[in-house]
Amino acid sequence: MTIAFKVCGLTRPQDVSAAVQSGARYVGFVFFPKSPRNVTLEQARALALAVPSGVAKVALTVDAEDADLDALVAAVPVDMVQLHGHESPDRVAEVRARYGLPVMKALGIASAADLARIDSYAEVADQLLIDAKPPEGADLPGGNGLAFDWRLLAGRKYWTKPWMLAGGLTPGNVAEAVRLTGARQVDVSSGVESAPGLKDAGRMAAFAKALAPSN
Ligand SMILES: O=C(O)c1ccccc1NCC(=O)[C@H](O)[C@H](O)COP(=O)(O)O
Repeated sequence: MTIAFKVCGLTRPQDVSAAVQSGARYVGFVFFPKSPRNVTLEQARALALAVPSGVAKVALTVDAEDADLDALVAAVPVDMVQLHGHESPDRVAEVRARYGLPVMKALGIASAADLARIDSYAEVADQLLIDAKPPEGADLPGGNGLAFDWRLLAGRKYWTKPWMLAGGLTPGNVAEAVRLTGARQVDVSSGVESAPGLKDAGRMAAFAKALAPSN
């Protein structure tokens, strides 16, 4: 079975090119000023224009206002919006309707109790991103390189929408994460970086190799 993957937090043209070369089906751009992976609209536009068709360009935002999303969508040719803050199901539906773009809602998991709210998002989002919950007081709501206990997903009935597994995935652990959770899509950021915001071509290739069916 082929496992699709997304490389999130790309900031440089050479990283976009290496991500595409490694076989990424999605590339993510972070619009969150506090992040070391933050890109301006101008940077993101240039990066997005270099992405070939067939690879989805995902705009990651955190509790963004309409005005910011309006500017983003007008400037950057994106294929999907990832909502990575505290957006409610109603807000997910609103963003989806306003821009006519598919929306992926990120949901942080730390314990079994966190799984309960996912169903209400599955009703309104196009995809779900099941990520580790950020630690208390963390500067970033995602991209912290932390995994959650994948056994929480083992053997469970999944949601009605496609979903991606995220959080602390690396070339060394992604095969085990997929085996335990049954994920068919995964998302990675820190685990393929040489430093925050700088992707590493070798690590992206190793990540793809770890997901290859023959591996
Ligand atoms: O990556 C960031 O800097 C970031 C900032 C604000 C919100 C979310 C952010 N990243 C979220 C992602 O999509 C990551 O790929 C996902 O959380 C997994 O990250 P990692 O554990 O570093 O692989």
